[in-house]
Amino acid sequence: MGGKPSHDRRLVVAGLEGAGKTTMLFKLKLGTVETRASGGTVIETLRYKNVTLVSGIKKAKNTVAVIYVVDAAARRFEAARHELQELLSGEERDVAVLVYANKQDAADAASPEEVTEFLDLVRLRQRWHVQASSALAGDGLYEGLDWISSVLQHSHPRRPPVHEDDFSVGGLLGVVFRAAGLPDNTLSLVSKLAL
Ligand SMILES: Nc1nc2c(ncn2[C@@H]2O[C@H](COP(=O)(O)OP(=O)(O)OP(=O)(O)O)[C@@H](O)[C@H]2O)c(=O)[nH]1
Ligand SMILES: [Mg+2]
Repeated sequence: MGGKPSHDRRLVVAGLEGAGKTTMLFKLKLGTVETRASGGTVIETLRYKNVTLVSGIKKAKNTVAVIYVVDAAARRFEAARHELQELLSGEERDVAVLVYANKQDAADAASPEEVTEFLDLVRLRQRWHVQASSALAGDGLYEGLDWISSVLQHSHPRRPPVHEDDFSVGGLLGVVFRAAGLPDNTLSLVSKLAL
């Protein structure tokens, strides 16, 4: 449906097959998830106003943040480490890297600390954060976005300051979107949709 506007801000959602990307996008309930095939891969986009979460692409170009979903129970950490390094290779020094240590509801899931170690995150040049999550249950997803929102706030100092009201689930998403360049009246709309 039409081309993307040039001010569109993307958050790339990546992770190995089965990590939980699709489950996460649908759980966020911000809008409609569009699915399309592109060169053998499935691209899913969750668009809200001019912010788009894109899953299924292999490069982090033109993104404000990378959301990297890890299946903490599958223990394919070596492959995940390589994929994340590849994704971040190039000049993407400014992107914020949020790692979801997903499937924490599974009995044998690695802890966020273990995921940090196995993915060798301390070697990244980018800012990173690990969030425990269960995309299936919806746990930890908004907490992760909270971290991204605070990073985007600091990298956009000319944006308006955060109000105390923003620290609700819907409000935090509003902060993400506002920091990503959305108009102010988006906040109430996002709050309604997210709750
Ligand atoms: N127990 C548990 N299962 C999960 C969780 N998140 C996703 N799953 C399951 O893991 C499987 C794969 O999830 P998807 O969301 O399809 O994974 P994906 O990253 O989109 O996978 P691809 O599209 O193949 O790359 C599904 O059976 C999900 O129900 C979670 O937090 N806990
Ligand atoms: Mg998927």
